[in-house]
Amino acid sequence: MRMPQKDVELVGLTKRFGSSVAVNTIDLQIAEASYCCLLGPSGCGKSTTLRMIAGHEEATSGDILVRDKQVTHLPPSRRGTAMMFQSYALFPHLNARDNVAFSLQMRGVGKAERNAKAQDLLELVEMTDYRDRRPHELSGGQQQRVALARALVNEPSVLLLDEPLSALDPFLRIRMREELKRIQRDLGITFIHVTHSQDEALALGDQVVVMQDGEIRQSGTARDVYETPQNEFVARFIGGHNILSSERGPVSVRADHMAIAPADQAAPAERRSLSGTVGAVEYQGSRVRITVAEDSVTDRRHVVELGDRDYFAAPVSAGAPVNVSWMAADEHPLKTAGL
Ligand SMILES: Nc1ncnc2c1ncn2[C@@H]1O[C@H](COP(=O)(O)OP(=O)(O)OP(=O)(O)O)[C@@H](O)[C@H]1O
Repeated sequence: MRMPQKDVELVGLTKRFGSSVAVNTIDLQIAEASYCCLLGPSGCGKSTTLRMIAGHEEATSGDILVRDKQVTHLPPSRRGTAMMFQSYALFPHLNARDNVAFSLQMRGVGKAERNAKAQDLLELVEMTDYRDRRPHELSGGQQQRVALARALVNEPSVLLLDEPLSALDPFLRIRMREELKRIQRDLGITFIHVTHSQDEALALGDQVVVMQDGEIRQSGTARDVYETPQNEFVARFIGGHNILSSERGPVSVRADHMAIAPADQAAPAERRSLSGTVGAVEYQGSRVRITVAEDSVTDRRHVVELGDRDYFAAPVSAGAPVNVSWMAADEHPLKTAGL
């Protein structure tokens, strides 16, 4: 049986800027032909990690391997990686096709061959009809498709994308998100996508890597990270979880695994519960999000998410005293060490 291959491996990778540590001794393996999302708040080191893989930033120490080849000190063009930038940086005086073909021309590839290649890639990103247009004649989303085709022209093993969807409006962002996933699957190469959006990472990532303060806090499938956050930071950052105290230490419980009832209705004995006061009720269409301030602890708020039908069957309103309850089996212990 063939062993699963790694497309990228980071070993003890570190980046210091003067005395500050942007990326601190991270180890990471990314499986072949996978979609990996680096997720974390601003300043956590995700862009620096991506730039080190690309070769646009020199690692202070540690190793970067692409398909088992040591690339840590190679120039960007010899790593088998390509980067798609946040600002699409297309050449304004070239049309879409020539933008895509540009680096082939620099490498001395003949006109017929480079045009054919550019044409194939424009087809992949569904931009053939726009091949003669220059960047200023294209929308932001279309420019981005051209930039994607251009990044793919040298057939990288790994495509690196730094916040590729952040400049798009919400509707286009979701469309382009689906396109990125389709293209990654069609090409069968690895995409590493930096984002600060939890939704984006969960929607796209075969592997989701959550970073904080230059370190990896958790890496796993989207479902693993969402269902079993390992520590308080991941549970809070990924969203949709409450942090509760238990005799075992801190635990997380998903907001949609909590129930709510008026304070005069005791919770069933098999459920754990706390009493509180409803702060806000937000109607979100298919779901309703209820914030509850815990009575016995100042400034501790919890969130209960109900399906709209469940909520409207027994609505509660702001200011109401309530019981919030959950099953012990839905508690996930959190590690606190190192945080
Ligand atoms: N060229 C630089 N010189 C000095 N410090 C830098 C440099 N580039 C990044 N840093 C610092 O390194 C840390 C990590 O930055 P990085 O850009 O990797 O974070 P990020 O998670 O990508 O954030 P964002 O989402 O805001 O882009 C930050 O504290 C940042 O200020």
